[in-house]
Amino acid sequence: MSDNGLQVKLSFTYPSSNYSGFSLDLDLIMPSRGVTVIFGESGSGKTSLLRCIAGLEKISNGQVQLNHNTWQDSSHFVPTHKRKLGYVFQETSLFSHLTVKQNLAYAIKRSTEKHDPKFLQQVIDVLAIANTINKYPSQLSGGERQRVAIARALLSKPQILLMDEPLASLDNARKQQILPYLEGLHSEFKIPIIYVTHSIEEMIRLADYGVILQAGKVVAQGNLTELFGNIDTPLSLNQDLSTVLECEFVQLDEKWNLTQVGFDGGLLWLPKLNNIQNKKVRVQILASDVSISLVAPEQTSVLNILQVKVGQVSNEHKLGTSLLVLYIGASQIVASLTSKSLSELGIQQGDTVWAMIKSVAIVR
Ligand SMILES: Nc1ncnc2c1ncn2[C@@H]1O[C@H](COP(=O)(O)OP(=O)(O)OP(=O)(O)O)[C@@H](O)[C@H]1O
Repeated sequence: MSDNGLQVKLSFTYPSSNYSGFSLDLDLIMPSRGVTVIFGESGSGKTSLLRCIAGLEKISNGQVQLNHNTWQDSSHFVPTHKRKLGYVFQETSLFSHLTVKQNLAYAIKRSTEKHDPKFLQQVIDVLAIANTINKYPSQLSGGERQRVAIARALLSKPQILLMDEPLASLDNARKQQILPYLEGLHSEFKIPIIYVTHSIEEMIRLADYGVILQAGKVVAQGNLTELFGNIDTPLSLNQDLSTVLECEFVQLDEKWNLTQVGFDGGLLWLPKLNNIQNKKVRVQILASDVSISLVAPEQTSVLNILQVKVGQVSNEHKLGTSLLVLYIGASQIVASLTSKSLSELGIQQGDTVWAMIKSVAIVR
């Protein structure tokens, strides 16, 4: 039987004695591989959802099922310690009186599977914690502590890893250090990861699939190109809109220090990048970095110019600014322009225009 991912169909309300009245009401299937990011504003129910999946809260209706194993439905409830899951919290919960080695040994002992020294070494290598092994948690940096906490969760051999804002307590420099390790997790360990965050940056870097929660309900879900290419996605509310594209390495231009990558709609030049030959990369294009020309631009300094078809037009998305969805191949790019330019150029849905992309950033 093939894995069918994590299926969560639930209604849940905090007991009225807690005065919250907050409810979750959702029906979701999350992929059995890769990182699913649950994104939403503070109070949207992200942690509550993880707690329901983990069995730390009992749902009142529905079911939680991982790869055909039912963890909860109307007739039974599997307690948290019998669900094969790893849970990494915002603040680490390492045992302070044990060394890193002893903390890891504790997780190995708890696992029902036979100890595999090769797996232990793989986890230590991927998370780069070899030099912390004989230290106590109080002797580690915040980033090291979180990496050890992730290692400990993995060593219990979970079938799913739940991560609740694991970077929230770290400063930006530490976040930047730890993100590459998190990116490595889904390719090294073939288990689904459910990752809660309210950081767009973390979502863009880590997600293979995204779910957006608002007030306890799912308001959008899909891969990042779908989520970011849709200007109605509530992601756009408080931030600069952008497009995320999955690309492949095409060539290096040593003379001009540039790298060319391709996506299913065309080619893009980026500043020269090392170590991406023959690799997949994910790039981000801010909507404000895309301008429009009605004719093929000539004699311009912009390197990335793509012929596109105008899709949805959102007039006055924000005061004075309008948005366009531009179709190219199977992808779409979002552009923001002043409503004045939109009106003066007379751009309409269905027009063929040229998108001039001023800047393309690599995100992973
Ligand atoms: N134990 C509880 N009892 C009653 N209400 C609760 C409890 N825990 C959370 N809530 C309420 O449920 C709502 C959702 O909280 P939750 O922690 O799931 O949100 P979140 O999206 O994870 O937020 P954040 O990003 O701030 O962590 C909030 O309104 C919160 O006050």
